[in-house]
Amino acid sequence: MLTLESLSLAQGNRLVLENVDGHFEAGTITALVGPNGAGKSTLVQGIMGVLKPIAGRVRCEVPKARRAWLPQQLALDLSFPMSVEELVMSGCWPTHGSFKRYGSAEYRRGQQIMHRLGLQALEHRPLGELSGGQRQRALLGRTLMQEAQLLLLDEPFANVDAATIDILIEVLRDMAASGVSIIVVLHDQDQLARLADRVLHLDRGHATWTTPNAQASAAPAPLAHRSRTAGGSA
Ligand SMILES: Nc1ncnc2c1ncn2[C@@H]1O[C@H](COP(=O)(O)OP(=O)(O)OP(=O)(O)O)[C@@H](O)[C@H]1O
Repeated sequence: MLTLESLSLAQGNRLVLENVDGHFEAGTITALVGPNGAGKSTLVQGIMGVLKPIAGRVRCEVPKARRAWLPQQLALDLSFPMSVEELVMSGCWPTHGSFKRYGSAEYRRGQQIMHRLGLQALEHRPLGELSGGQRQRALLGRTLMQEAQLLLLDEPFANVDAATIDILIEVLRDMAASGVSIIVVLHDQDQLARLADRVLHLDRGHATWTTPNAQASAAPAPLAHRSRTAGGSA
């Protein structure tokens, strides 16, 4: 579904990742881990094609309309005047176009998705008035509407309450079970153990493939201390 071939990525003139190889199968959840500044967001940008490789390449079989990306919350500007329902329905845009009216089957699917994510009571609420966790649920709702086959999430559980994390993990596991390939940047060992099938560990420019169990025995504490300041990297 997605292959990285000797991929090297830079930010400005700083080499961030060198010679990364990997294969991401349909139906698997891969956690991207590593200390602050290791290049997790940089790799996500490289996979999504917003950052061009300085060497190697990203080969992706998933059409652009079926790739979805949830950037870090800090990188999101949700002041755009849009309701929860409008955001969820906008998941149709890549295949349907943004100007055509939605059909009744699409509206029904949107309603089912909002119900699944516990968003029904919030459907007319503007995005700017949502809490962090409500916003993450709405954004995940849009990717469900899009029927994404490849989903990248950058720290989706930051500032999200435990009940919402449970819902998000359940929905992500169901998406993987239906064949979606998911890549998720994580810092928390417990979330990693609950969610990931495989782990790509980034450190000092290099990438190592490992398993959630190996991570747990190597690092029982949180994987990295959160020390981000506003205006983060994604
Ligand atoms: N737009 C940018 N311009 C210049 N350097 C950047 C830019 N974005 C990131 N960097 C640098 O690239 C390196 C990798 O950053 P990146 O954000 O990918 O790390 P990360 O692993 O996602 O970190 P964190 O855990 O803090 O989110 C860091 O040294 C960072 O300072």
